[in-house]
Amino acid sequence: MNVGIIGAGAIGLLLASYLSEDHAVTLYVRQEQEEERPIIRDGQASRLVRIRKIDRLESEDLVFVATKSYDIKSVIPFLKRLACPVMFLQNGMDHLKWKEQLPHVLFGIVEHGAMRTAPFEVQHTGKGRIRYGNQEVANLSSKQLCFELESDMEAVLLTKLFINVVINPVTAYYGVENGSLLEMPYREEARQLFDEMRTIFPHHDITYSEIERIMKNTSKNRSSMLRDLEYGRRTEVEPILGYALRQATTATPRLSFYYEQIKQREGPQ
Ligand SMILES: NC(=O)C1=CN([C@@H]2O[C@H](COP(=O)(O)OP(=O)(O)OC[C@H]3O[C@@H](n4cnc5c(N)ncnc54)[C@H](OP(=O)(O)O)[C@@H]3O)[C@@H](O)[C@H]2O)C=CC1
Ligand SMILES: CC(C)(CO)C(=O)C(=O)O
Repeated sequence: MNVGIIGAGAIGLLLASYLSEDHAVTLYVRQEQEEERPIIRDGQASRLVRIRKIDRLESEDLVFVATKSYDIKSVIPFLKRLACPVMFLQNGMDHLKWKEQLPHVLFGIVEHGAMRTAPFEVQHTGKGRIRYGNQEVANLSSKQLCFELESDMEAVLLTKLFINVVINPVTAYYGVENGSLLEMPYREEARQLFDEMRTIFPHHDITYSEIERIMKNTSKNRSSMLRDLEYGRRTEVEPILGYALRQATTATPRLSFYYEQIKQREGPQ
């Protein structure tokens, strides 16, 4: 297949490095750049990947959007020119709205952890799956990168929203690793956020122990929101907490508190 990936950040590089083993990959970046080069993943060079500036985006068999949620709007004009399927990979829920504007949209949830360590270099920090819907893409999975088709992708996205709403702001505000939320006093804070999420989405099928399992499995992780604050970057608080707050019809004081706090502390927009 011909695969396009927009964004040479952590997730874009991770996908490019694995997918280049079986597919012809083009990585679309912001800068003027035209070359063929490997991606360095955990110190090992991948097969060659084409690098192109985003304004040269053209139809591929599949295009992934691997920017942060708040940067999607900068790529929409280029995506509108395409006739091929486009898969969004962001955390949060704000990006669901883009499906109204594009003909052929899929959504994916990345369970891997990745960190860009230098231009075109990435560390694969946690292994998982990429769960996606709303339509099957044949021949995407390989031995090292597993894609799983989901029948109810909106439910999968909402479960990920619960996880990010409960874990990210508390870890970011207190500067602690995910595993700390299993202990007091953070456990109480996290639990309150979960309870407020339940009032907003009362019909969503999720238990607190599912979220505790993620806290255990990622206990040594510093959440993406915490890392964004530590590096003085903009966070994804808007598509995560902001989205949840916009759905609320009753008071959700803990969600509002964390939303305000993260907004005050995050880097420039
Ligand atoms: N990293 C992780 O472990 C995980 C991340 N995710 C989600 O995946 C998404 C991407 O995260 P991540 O890879 O960490 O983010 P990064 O910030 O590492 O990468 C985003 C990349 O998008 C690029 N970009 C932004 N706008 C454009 C544009 N107009 N054209 C081309 N490239 C553009 C940025 O370019 P530039 O470098 O020039 O700024 C940057 O390289 C987020 O929504 C995140 O929540 C989900 C699960 C795990
Ligand atoms: C699952 C979790 C909380 C892992 O750190 C995550 O998705 C994030 O940090 O954004």
